[in-house]
Amino acid sequence: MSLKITGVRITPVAVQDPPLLTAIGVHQPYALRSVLEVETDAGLTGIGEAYGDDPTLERLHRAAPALIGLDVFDLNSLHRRVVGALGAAVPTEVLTPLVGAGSQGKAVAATVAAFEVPCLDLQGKAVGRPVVDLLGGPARTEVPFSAYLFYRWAGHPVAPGYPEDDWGEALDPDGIVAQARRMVDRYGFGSLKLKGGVLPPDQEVETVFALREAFPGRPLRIDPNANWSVPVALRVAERLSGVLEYLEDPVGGIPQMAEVARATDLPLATNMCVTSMEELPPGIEQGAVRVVLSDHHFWGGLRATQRLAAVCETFGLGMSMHSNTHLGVSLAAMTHVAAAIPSLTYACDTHRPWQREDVIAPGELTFCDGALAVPTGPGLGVSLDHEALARLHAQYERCGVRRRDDVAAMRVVHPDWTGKQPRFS
Ligand SMILES: O=C([O-])C(=O)C[C@H](O)[C@@H](O)C(=O)[O-]
Ligand SMILES: [Mg+2]
Repeated sequence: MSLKITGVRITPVAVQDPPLLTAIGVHQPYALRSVLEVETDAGLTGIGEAYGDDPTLERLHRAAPALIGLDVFDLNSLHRRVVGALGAAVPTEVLTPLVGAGSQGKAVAATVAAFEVPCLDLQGKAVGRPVVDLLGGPARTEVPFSAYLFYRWAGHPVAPGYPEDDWGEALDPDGIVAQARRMVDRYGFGSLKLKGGVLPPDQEVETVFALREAFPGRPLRIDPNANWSVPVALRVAERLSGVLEYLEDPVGGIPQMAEVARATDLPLATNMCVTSMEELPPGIEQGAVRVVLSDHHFWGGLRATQRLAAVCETFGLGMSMHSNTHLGVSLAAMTHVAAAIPSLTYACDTHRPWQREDVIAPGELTFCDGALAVPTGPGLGVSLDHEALARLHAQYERCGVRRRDDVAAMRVVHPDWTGKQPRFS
């Protein structure tokens, strides 16, 4: 059966995003994604999802024409064609510094990933099997996710008239415990991750203690996104030793992470200092991390994520999964690859509970006891809601946001804000 690419549609969308506070600022009122539809001569269409900021769109549009005529089973050629189309002058800008530094390798990996997922969706649709089967079959039939807790404001000061959600403000331990309670009651999450680097570190430690008291026995994590100096990280690590399952990116850079790692028994995890194949050897040699947070969007796709898993297993590293704001197509892809990796034993991150809008059909991918059942339909096993896609594309056209910029969003409230890291030293 012929299954050659005849067309690629890339549709940027904007989804409402709450005012979640981060190490460098605050989320803008809209988060950007792009939805990929890859058409074939067999009449089948494969779907995928990527970031929707301008540099990502430029890379996707550069690569797309080179994919016409590609057999969707020929993923090695996909890689070659993307490398050729992007050329040496590829824009290397990353979505946000919160996912580490950009490089040419990462720009290529992210672009390959964006097109690999629709190709796998197409392969699955063609043979009538779910993507997880194309990746070697399920090591588990359900994938656990963690509650992703954020300090946050109730509403966006930047956008008058913007529809507030009903989560309210969370700026202290009680607020975060209440947020966690709601996440646990509604979705059944087992593990709890606090996005830190926002308040003075000792206040964040108090929040972790409050979570431990309110949810005894549940795995806890905190992620200050490299907003602490080494001395601050060491002090916090001492206070939280035995309390966390892992400490995520307390400081920035492989040497600094290694310095902290040498002085604590807490496992350090990262989605900032080891985010590409080039960064694995120095990260491993220097002992910077014990857990790598994979993310197929920037590690090069679902098969590259499996290669990462093999390296992690070889060197005795654990594996977890990172997420940025995403929609259901990405969530489906994450779920398939997480299910296919036996060593991915930590609950995966997801921002999904914060999203009120989506491009997949309502009711698809529902958390039950903190986990998602691996879709069993052909391909990714989720379908696009084309009306929602058109509505969210119109929102993209209207909203004017074209890049993620937490620093600029924070400046609306604090005009002198720089977002410079580390903020706590
Ligand atoms: O684990 C992480 O570092 C992230 O998920 C980074 C993200 O950018 C997250 O902090 C966010 O979206 O605000
Ligand atoms: Mg992180």
